[in-house]
Formats: sequence, C-alpha cells, structure tokens
Amino acid sequence: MATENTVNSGEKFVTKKYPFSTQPIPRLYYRDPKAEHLIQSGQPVILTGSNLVGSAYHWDMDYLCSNLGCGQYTVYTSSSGKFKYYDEKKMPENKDFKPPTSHTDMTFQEFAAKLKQERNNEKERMYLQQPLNDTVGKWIVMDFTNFNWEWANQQQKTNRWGPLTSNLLLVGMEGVITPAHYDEQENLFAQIQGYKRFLLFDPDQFECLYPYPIYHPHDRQSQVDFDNPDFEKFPKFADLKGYEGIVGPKDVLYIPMYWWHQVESLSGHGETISITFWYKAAQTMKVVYPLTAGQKVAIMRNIEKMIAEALNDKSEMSPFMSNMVLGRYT
Ligand SMILES: O=C(O)C(=O)C[C@H](CCCc1ccccc1)C(=O)O
Ligand SMILES: [Zn+2]
Repeated sequence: MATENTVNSGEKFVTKKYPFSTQPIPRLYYRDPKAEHLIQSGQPVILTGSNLVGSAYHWDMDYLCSNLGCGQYTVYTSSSGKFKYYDEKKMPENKDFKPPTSHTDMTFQEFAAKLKQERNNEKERMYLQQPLNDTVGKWIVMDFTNFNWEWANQQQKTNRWGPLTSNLLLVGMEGVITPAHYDEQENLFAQIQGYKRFLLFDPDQFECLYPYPIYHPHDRQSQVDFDNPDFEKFPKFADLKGYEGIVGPKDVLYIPMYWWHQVESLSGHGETISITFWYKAAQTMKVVYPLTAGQKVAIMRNIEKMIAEALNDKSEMSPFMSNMVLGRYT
C-alpha cells in the first residue's frame, strides 16, 4: 500500500515521491523508427521486443545458482538500502572519506542462501554487482552467446559507439537503490527479472544535481540526498526536471552517456536481475556548435582535472575556483 511519501504509479507499483517533476520515458517497439531516432539523438528510450537477452529470460535465482559455477561475486551491503558507488582508487587522497557500503566476495550460492535468510530480518540490503567473466558455467556461456548480438552490434555501428567494455550482472534485493549518478559510457540496460524504476535527467540538469568534485571517491554521483534535500546548499535542486519509467522483464532501456539516473528495485516483485551493455563513447569527428550539455560536462571534467593537478593540493581547489569566478563571472 502507498504510504504518505509514495504514490501508486499505475496499477501495481508503489514508488517513492520526490520534490521534482518528471515526464514518462518513451516506451517503443525496438524496430520503431522513432526509437532508432531517439537513440541516434542521444535520448533515452525503453525498448520492447528486442530479445537482446532473450536467451536469458529463464534466468532466476535457482538457475543462476545451478549454472553460474563457483566463481567469486562482489556483493555490496548497505544498512540504508542505498548503494552510492565510490571509486576506491580515490580514497587515499580523501582521508576522512567513509565508504557508505561494504562489500565482500562470495559464490553465487552463498549470496542466494543469504538472500533467503535476509528475507526474515529487513536490516541489511544486499546488491550483487559482477562483470560476467569466464568462470561461469557452460550453460551461462551458451545463453550469453545467444544474446541478440546482431541487433546490439548494429546499434554499436549505427551510432558509432566505441567497443563494448563490459556486461555487468546485477542481482538486487527488493528496495535497493542506486542513487543519482552519471556514467561516461553508452548503456543498453537489459532487464531479466523484477521491476526497476528509473529516474533519468538530461546532462543539462548538471547545475541542479551538484556532483561531487572529480577527485572525490563519489565522483559522478549527486551530492543531493533525494530523501532529505538540503535546499540551502543545493537550491537549484528545486528546479530539477526529469524523466521516469518502470523497466520490467524483457525491456531494454537505452541510457545515453552523461545522462543522470537513479535506479530503484521495486518491492513486491522479488529480486531484480539485470545485465548492462556498456560501450565507450563515439569519437567526436567534427565539433559542431552549439556544444551539447554532455560535451560541456566533458570540458568541465577536463578543466577540473587540470586545475587539481596543477595546484597539487586539494585544499587549494575551493579558493582557486571561487577566485576565478566570483565577482568576475557571477
Ligand atoms: O547501468 C547503470 O549504469 C546503472 O547505474 C545501474 C545500477 C547499478 C550500477 C552499479 C554501478 C554504478 C557505477 C559504476 C559501476 C557499477 C542499478 O541498476 O542499480
Ligand atoms: Zn549508472
């Protein structure tokens, strides 16, 4: 049932309510020319009928237990249910950073067993996130081989994406949340089991989402706590405009590079099983003006990196940035 801060979006989903407006992510048959056009223009779209991971539609916890083999899988644990990604390589230069989640490696069978016992006490949420690799059993290899690579490769070619870098297997407990962040790769996000609510924001919403400094472990993540926004520190969060949609089994969501997204595994529909297809960016052949918002994010990142390296002292970043713009560009 819907509590005070949730809404019944449609007939069977209860979703959390946030203080910003959203419009629906388009949902189209994958062969629809409108869908092709949206992908080519770097706009998000939920695609039906692609069978991108049709050979994995039968994947459930039991099948994965029997066929994933005995490889080690990274399982994140969070007491808050939020799994804000952090880059461990950036922790040494941020002494006072405390990781918001912990992670351990275990076999899939151990994960599945913990999931069963976890069902009792609602305390710790768990999220398995592991690139598919060659430790998987032969049936998984066969399923992987039988993905709709013809279509995926055609998308890669048509949109001039770079190489496929990884397929991440995601198995989440009900209610896990990946807070708002952006990635620097194109992504075909395939849903196999369960339902995920996606909130998406155009890269031009950058000023409303206040990402961490790039040298912070939470680089690319929003500083704003969507459940308790600090409007003093982040006033433009009130002007945020987004898209949202429910991604269910057999759906594929195209998440364009630099597009912000928050992902919520919905309760009442069992654990979620998803696979990502991340592609490197297309090479920018000829710069066309006006620049896109995503290109401006890339420029900001490069400048931040250069300044951080030039100053060689994180504590000098803030005064330097302020001196550069306050009273001059503001
Ligand atoms: O597919 C995407 O881009 C998502 O954000 C999906 C998200 C989990 C992503 C985990 C992650 C985020 C950043 C770096 C490495 C791993 C979910 O489905 O909960
Ligand atoms: Zn992401």
